[in-house]
Amino acid sequence: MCESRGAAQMELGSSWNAGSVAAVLPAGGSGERLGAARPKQFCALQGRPLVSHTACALERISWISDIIVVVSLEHIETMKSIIQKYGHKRITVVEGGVTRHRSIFNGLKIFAENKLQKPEVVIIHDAVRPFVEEDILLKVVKAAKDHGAAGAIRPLVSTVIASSADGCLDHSLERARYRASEMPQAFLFDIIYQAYHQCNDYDLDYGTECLHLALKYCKTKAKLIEGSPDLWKVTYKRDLYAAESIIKDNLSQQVCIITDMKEDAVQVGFLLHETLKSHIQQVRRISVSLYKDDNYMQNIILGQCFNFICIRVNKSAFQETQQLVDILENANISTLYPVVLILVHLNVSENTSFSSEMEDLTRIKEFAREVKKKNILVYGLLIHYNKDDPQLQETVNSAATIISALIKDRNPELIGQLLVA
Ligand SMILES: Nc1ccn([C@@H]2O[C@H](COP(=O)(O)OP(=O)(O)OP(=O)(O)O)[C@@H](O)[C@H]2O)c(=O)n1
Ligand SMILES: O=C(CO)[C@H](O)[C@H](O)COP(=O)(O)O
Repeated sequence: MCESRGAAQMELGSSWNAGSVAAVLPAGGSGERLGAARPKQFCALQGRPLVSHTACALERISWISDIIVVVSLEHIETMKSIIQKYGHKRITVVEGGVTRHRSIFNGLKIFAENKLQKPEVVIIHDAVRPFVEEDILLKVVKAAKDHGAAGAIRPLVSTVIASSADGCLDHSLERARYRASEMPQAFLFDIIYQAYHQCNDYDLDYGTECLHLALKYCKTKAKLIEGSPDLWKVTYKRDLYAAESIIKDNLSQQVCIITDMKEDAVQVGFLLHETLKSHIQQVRRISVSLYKDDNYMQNIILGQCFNFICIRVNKSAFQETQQLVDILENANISTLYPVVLILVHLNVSENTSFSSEMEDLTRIKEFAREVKKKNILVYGLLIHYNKDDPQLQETVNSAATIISALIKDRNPELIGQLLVA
């Protein structure tokens, strides 16, 4: 389900075989600081558990062979059902421990005990850091190959201070000399496994830094690599809101305008395309007579577009819209994220009665309610169209603003509404 993107095997060198890199995602915590009813890794972002977003980020990288997700005993079944529902591949679920280090150690044991092929390099990445990209993973893996261990770092946001027993300042660290240790980290498997194998209960119960274990027990000095700001860890409730808006922002970067072949629809499609370009990064436009079996449609869906605007003159074009919904459903794209579908009706007649618009509103509401079950959010937009109207561009501007707001908000409460540009 999570598409495999361009592999970076070339950069890793020709000796790099499948099975050389695996990943362990610790997801066995309780999320106390976030304080939700369930551990934060199972909280939904755009309808899908956080752990699934992180798993996808690793899974779409073809040079990572196995992905171990470590969860507490009581969440093993939940994790298995997430794997099934979202079609995850290459994931093995392992039972966690009472601390993060113990969970990671359990994940590594799967390889040491030959239950899965032992990798040369293992990535460790918190399941609650969903925005990890291929470039940083590649950098830590390559550095781990050369240095034995590597990890992403970020500049400190606040100064670190130590307090004395009376609660007063003891000393403060010079901020510019220190860094925040983030994830991902990568290790030669034998080094990190040996480190975990040798470390004591105190390390396992109170330690928070895997790189430190490699240094302490294997004398391996990790290479530190500057990471992007997106590597932060979801820790508090506000982080869930932030993560949700980053996901929405990413989803709203691409839109596809589909028109039928009628002149008015094509013309409005062209104007909207030009106007939307200043709101949305990538706007594509296609004109098709019938949706089904259309190559364009398939290409766009494979391009991971999650927003569609259908412009039609004929109000009763529900059958065609249904065809589009079927294509989206068959391509499984709404399994991963909600898809926004905006049905634009061009009102070309001056004499449309209020009652006929009300009739339309009722139909669109029923339709929207039905397809919401497939994770497709349908909205209606009415444009009064007259190609000679001097106000036409203004109307198109207003339509573009509404469309852009609907796409960016992805508000499920507004489905089925018929807005007027
Ligand atoms: N016994 C544990 C504790 C933590 N983790 C995982 O380690 C990552 C980073 O830990 P943290 O953010 O501290 O998560 P929690 O321990 O769940 O959070 P909190 O400390 O607020 O309870 C998370 O993916 C978490 O699920 C784990 O696998 N096993
Ligand atoms: O900080 C870290 C660097 O190794 C770890 O990534 C980890 O996220 C720490 O988790 P915790 O919040 O449990 O200390």
